[in-house]
Amino acid sequence: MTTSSAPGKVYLFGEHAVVYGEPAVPCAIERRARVTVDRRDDDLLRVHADDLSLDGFTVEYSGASEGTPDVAVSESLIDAAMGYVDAAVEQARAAVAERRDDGPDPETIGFDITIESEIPLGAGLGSSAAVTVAGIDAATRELGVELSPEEVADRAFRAEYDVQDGEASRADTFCSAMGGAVWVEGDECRTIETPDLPIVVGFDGGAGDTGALVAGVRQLREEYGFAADTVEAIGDIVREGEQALQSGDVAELGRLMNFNHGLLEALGVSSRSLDRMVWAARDAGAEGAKLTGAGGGGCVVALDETDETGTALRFTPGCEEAFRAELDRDGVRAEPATDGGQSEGDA
Ligand SMILES: Nc1ncnc2c1ncn2[C@@H]1O[C@H](COP(=O)(O)OP(=O)(O)O)[C@@H](O)[C@H]1O
Ligand SMILES: C[C@@](O)(CCOP(=O)(O)O)CC(=O)O
Ligand SMILES: [Mg+2]
Repeated sequence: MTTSSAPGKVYLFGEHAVVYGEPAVPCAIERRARVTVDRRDDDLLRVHADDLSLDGFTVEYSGASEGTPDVAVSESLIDAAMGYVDAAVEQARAAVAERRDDGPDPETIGFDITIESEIPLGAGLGSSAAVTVAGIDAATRELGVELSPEEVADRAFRAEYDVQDGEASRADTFCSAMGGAVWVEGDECRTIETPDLPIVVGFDGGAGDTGALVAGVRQLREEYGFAADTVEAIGDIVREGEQALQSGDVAELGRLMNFNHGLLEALGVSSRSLDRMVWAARDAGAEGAKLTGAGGGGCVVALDETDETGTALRFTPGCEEAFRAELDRDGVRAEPATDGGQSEGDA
């Protein structure tokens, strides 16, 4: 039995535009997904994902090869929910096959998989990347293969790319695998040194559909030259922010985040509750605030050394939760094995 964990993230700058080769700076935060993988004697896949609640129901899913999941929901919904886990297993098997020419074909090895996550789903904190990264790391190690964090990042990107029908950048998966703050621009990915940042997150309890939101921006960008210019202008903000990041100039970072939110709003990926939380943070004295991730609902990120923003957010209608998020310098890591909440005979 092997357990790995990987962090979620916030975007200081650059989401959406990063899909078109502009730079972005996601930062890993101390909220993690843990994935426990246990090799089976057969080729079946069984997934326990207790945190996976979709529109009010919770799914306990027995893997693709085992047939029907034990909930009465449409198969397409289950596919959408479990896509990242299936894709992570596929990438892990491929990575092991690439390293080995002896032993059983990895395609014929099944797993019991348990996912425990502190990262809300579809809220812009990169739960999909954290689950995919931790899943690939745990499944490869379970089969005796150690991948570098960079290799895990690359495999996890391929998984997200497949699940999101080609609408994905390397940003979330690289950040989750490496930890800390990272710079991602097309295929160029590197970690960057940053001082600790006073990150505050507000969560409206909702979620956005990453694939649909990315597709919406793509369409706008194709339809209007000024939407394409807006995407490029987001890239300019990120380039402008590099200096402020290195020097830890929080006031300048905040100004640039405010600008970035305005452009994301123009691209149609904000929402009333995200805007409300952004304004509540600004009114409370935050240096800056913006939505994080795909948008549509979910989380905003603000910078504030004081507790004012957190307090104001907690009193903002539509804000379900506000918390300070420490930068997580660790990326994917092995965890001591637990039974992942599964007991004997549960599988
Ligand atoms: N705890 C979890 N258990 C199982 N799958 C998860 C879990 N957390 C996230 N996922 C997968 O990630 C998807 C959400 O990813 P996405 O829409 O990209 O939002 P985000 O990455 O911002 O959280 C879920 O629909 C599910 O497929
Ligand atoms: C919108 C996008 O830039 C970030 C999506 O982040 P999240 O899945 O909402 O956490 C898409 C991507 O980079 O793959
Ligand atoms: Mg995601």
